[in-house]
Amino acid sequence: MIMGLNDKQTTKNRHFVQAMKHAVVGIWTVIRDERNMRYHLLAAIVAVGAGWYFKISELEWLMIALAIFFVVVSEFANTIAESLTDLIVRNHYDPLAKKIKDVAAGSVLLAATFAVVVAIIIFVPKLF
Ligand SMILES: Nc1ncnc2c1ncn2[C@@H]1O[C@H](COP(=O)(O)OP(=O)(O)OP(=O)(O)O)[C@@H](O)[C@H]1O
Repeated sequence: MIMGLNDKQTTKNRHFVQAMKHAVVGIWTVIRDERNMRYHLLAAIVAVGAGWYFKISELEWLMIALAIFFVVVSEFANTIAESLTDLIVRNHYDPLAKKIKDVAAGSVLLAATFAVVVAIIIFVPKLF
């Protein structure tokens, strides 16, 4: 169990190491709770493997890295938006809650589309 997952701290972090531990817990929480995040990670591993296999250029690595981080950061923002919404409205239907969740999901879809386009541009010409 990663330290900090079950603590009840509500005060400011006392030092850098403590702040880092909470940040790592945050990353682990998204991987554990969000099924889509695990799919994104799997896709990232496949892309990095293909990059090695095809010996892609530095610029191509940069584009792959950008695409991966773009998707991961959008998934984090999506998780924050969903959690904040659920915290506020709980199980009540609210049109604003729907708007927030739909827009957050839309940002992940846009980022994932960008990643797929980057992958097609880089890898398809190498396959044929
Ligand atoms: N409280 C709510 N009020 C109105 N609409 C909601 C509410 N909660 C969810 N929805 C609608 O249901 C959809 C799915 O909600 P959910 O919380 O499961 O998000 P999700 O994007 O499917 O989650 P995940 O990213 O984990 O797959 C939202 O996109 C939204 O349209």
